[in-house]
Amino acid sequence: MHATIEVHGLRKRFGQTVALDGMSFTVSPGHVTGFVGPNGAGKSTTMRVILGLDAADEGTALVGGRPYRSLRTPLTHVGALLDAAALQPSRTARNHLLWLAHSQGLPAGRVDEVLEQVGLRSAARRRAGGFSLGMRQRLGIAAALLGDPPMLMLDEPVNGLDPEGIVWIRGLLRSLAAQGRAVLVSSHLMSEVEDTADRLVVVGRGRVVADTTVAELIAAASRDRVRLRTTAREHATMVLSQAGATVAGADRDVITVSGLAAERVVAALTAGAVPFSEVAADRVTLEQAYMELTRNAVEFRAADAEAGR
Ligand SMILES: Nc1ncnc2c1ncn2[C@@H]1O[C@H](COP(=O)(O)OP(=O)(O)OP(=O)(O)O)[C@@H](O)[C@H]1O
Repeated sequence: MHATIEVHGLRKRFGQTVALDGMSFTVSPGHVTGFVGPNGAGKSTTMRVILGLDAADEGTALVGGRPYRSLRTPLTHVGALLDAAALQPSRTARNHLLWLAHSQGLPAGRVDEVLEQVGLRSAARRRAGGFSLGMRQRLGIAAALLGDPPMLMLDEPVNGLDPEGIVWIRGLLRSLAAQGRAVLVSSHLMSEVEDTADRLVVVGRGRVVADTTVAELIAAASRDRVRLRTTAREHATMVLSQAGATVAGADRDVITVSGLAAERVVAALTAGAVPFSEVAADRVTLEQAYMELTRNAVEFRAADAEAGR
């Protein structure tokens, strides 16, 4: 079975709300794919559709080439963490996992292995109802790992983890991908996935707005933006505008030029005899690139909220 998650043309409405509006992407084996977008962008709904928990109005979702619902032992194909609070509070952590293992024909020994792997061995016989959010996340991850699946989907797994837990989960996700698994991890914060994910699927308003790598996203956002220092700001602005660039003032004698490659900026200023120094490509941060990409989605929601919709 090939370990690829494929989503194609998913559409889903909840009443008047369009949750998915043509969502399409692929999660490949051997990579951590970050699934990022603002609140309400459709990340959880997409994961629920992939797992057969919600039905899409249109489109297809396949895991290893098959619909999730057709799998006889799904935990051995896809491990998922959706809602860490969804467990039986009176059960101990170990019994929760034993019950899951039993339902999939998995040996009890596997339960102890995953409890060890997520750092819950000493809490194995405690009731899950008394667990902190971070411990529940670890238990949810243990459940996802139980069937040793080639595909993993984790919805906001960093939620509730302390700094040590965050470092731990980043290492875990990277090692799972290095073993050849396909790993999809969602967050509404770019900062939570940028150090872990090598691929990014950025979503807004129910569809993909960028399917890229971290490096490509930064490069695309900073393309043709140049910062330079000049003592003749007005003259520089006039010359560069005539050459087709858009000029913005950054500081007293620093300007940001967009829409013109750096060589052409230099050529235009030289031809116009404008004094300048310190020409540099303006590197945006990943967070800025992400904000830029998803701005429309956020504005849309803010406008909706103001209109009382
Ligand atoms: N069961 C439901 N009933 C009604 N609307 C829903 C339901 N589930 C999701 N929605 C709506 O669908 C849209 C997409 O929600 P979804 O939870 O998939 O987004 P998300 O990207 O996971 O956001 P978050 O980061 O807040 O979890 C939102 O407008 C949400 O309110």
